[in-house]
Amino acid sequence: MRIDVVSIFPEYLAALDLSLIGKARRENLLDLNVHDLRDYTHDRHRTVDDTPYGGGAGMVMKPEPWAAALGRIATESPVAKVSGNKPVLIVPSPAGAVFNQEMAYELAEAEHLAFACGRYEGIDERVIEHAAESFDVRPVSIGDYVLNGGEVAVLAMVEAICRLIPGVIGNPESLVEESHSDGLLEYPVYTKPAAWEGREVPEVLLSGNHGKIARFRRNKQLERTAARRPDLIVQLDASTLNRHDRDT
Ligand SMILES: COc1cccc(COC(=O)c2cn[nH]c2)c1
Repeated sequence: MRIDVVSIFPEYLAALDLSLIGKARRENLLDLNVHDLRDYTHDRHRTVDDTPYGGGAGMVMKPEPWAAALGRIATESPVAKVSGNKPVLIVPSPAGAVFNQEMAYELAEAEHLAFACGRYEGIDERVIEHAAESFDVRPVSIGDYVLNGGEVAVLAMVEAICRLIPGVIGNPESLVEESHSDGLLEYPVYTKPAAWEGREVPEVLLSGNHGKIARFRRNKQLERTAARRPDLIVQLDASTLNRHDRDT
């Protein structure tokens, strides 16, 4: 997979050189390129913003630098033009569709992803309209709150997406039983010592009875999801909710 990120703070993305994502880049599982938007300006002050038409507080990101940066990324895209496919352009924004594990799985299949990191009050809307000629443009939110820019959202989404790419994390087994993989939150986990601060690990987990352990874990998932994310419960299908392994 190729990923391009455009930002006025490219150093914010340095975290993507670390850990498993960094390793995937070094192993050429991931071709990740970070671009400084100011490299696509031509004035002495490398200006990327200006005052908003219609008035209001703050500044808006100018269209010309964005069009130049995104134009270069589209030109270099490995996504075959002939196939009519377009690279996906994700614009982190409080006004976007909410990112979730399902979207992470979908985007992990893409050949080429680009991310546009907005700052200030946002990017001139004509950039988004113009980019649609070369990209499948997706405004995406990582939650109902406002950040100062898209970089933190890009770090979160790149990690969530790229860990699903085969070979990026050592043991793909660990992708199977994690939160949201089956629509439920994950069960509580324990490790040695068996007793700590007067607190014991649940006996069933020491029993070696794998059927009972599976039932215990499933019930904990349902318990946690009902308590913390009742909104997810309504989306579950009947088979998930009505499994008859009720004994803990
Ligand atoms: C595109 O224009 C802007 C303007 C301002 C901030 C941002 C950064 O994104 C967020 O704040 C965000 C993303 N998900 N939840 C919040 C983008």
